Amino acid sequence: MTDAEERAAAATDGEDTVSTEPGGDADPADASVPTLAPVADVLTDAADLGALVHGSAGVVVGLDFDGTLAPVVDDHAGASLAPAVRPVLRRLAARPSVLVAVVSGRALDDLRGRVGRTDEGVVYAGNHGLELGHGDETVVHPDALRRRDDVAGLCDALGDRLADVPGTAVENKGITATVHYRTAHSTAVPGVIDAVETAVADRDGLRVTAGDRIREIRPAVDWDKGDAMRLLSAVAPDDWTTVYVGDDVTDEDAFAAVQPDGAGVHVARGGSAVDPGETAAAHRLDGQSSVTALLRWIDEVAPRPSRRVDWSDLRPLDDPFGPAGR
Ligand SMILES: O=P(O)(O)OC[C@H]1O[C@H](O[C@H]2O[C@H](CO)[C@@H](O)[C@H](O)[C@H]2O)[C@H](O)[C@@H](O)[C@@H]1O
Repeated sequence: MTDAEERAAAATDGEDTVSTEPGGDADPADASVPTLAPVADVLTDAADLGALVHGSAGVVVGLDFDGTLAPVVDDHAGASLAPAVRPVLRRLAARPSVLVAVVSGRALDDLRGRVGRTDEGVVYAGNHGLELGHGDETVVHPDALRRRDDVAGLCDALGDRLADVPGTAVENKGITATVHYRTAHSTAVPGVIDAVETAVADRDGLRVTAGDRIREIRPAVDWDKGDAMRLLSAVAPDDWTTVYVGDDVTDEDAFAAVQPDGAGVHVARGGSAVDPGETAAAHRLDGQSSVTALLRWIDEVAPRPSRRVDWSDLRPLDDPFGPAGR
């Protein structure tokens, strides 16, 4: 979808319901929401989320990638941003009252490449927040960097070990790695998981975590998507709120981090590792195909800024991991 088509779609979506500019010159404490129609059928407790966003001076929007911005596919290398998402993401990122954060288990460079053109209003958190990027700047958790060679060695060893197991793949992400088994035969899966756990058990400073048809090898560093979201919420002005949208196990850390002051939105999916009934998120979206509607709605509901925020100066990102990372 082109930018022009996207603008037309957004206008059509909102024309029956939005009669005032959200925020505008109005008192930000006025939490009445102009419209629920675009998300009423796909999002639980939409009125609460709308009131939170509309009643704040601005919003940090944290977005997971796989299963949220991109549909899940069998081949991890083939995942791509849903076409309709790109223009609304760009529009949100250009809003002075919105900071977009793309937060993923993917490596930062991979993530940047898949999201496309970067903007001043977009922060990237790759490798579960161990790599942070804004503009041309990148900062990596120093303790994680120290494990890079160990991760590479494990990728080689597991690549050899699983070479004859159809449907498996080893994704080396630099400071972390993913072992995929989405298309492996179900009888092979326990052996794959055991191979990963056994290989990591022999190495200090690494740990195994679970995800959607994957096991991940991560440095034993106390830092996850929740820490990344806490950091970004702290960067924003005090009168802003934070919304985080995600579908997988690792997104639960981010939901816990942003709530209760902000809000989590769990994206439901059949076969997901997180059941909609089990998520910590306060809101549930009915599926990845509704993410575009959610983002368009946030764009409508988000306040017009009372002041401009200069994202070119995200000073806390100069030293995000602090002394603990030394
Ligand atoms: O935090 P995310 O952005 O959700 O990234 C988590 C992992 O995503 C990728 O794997 C997942 O998506 C693949 C493509 O749809 C799918 O084939 C796989 O089964 C999913 O687990 C990525 O390849 C991993 O490295 C990320 O950690």
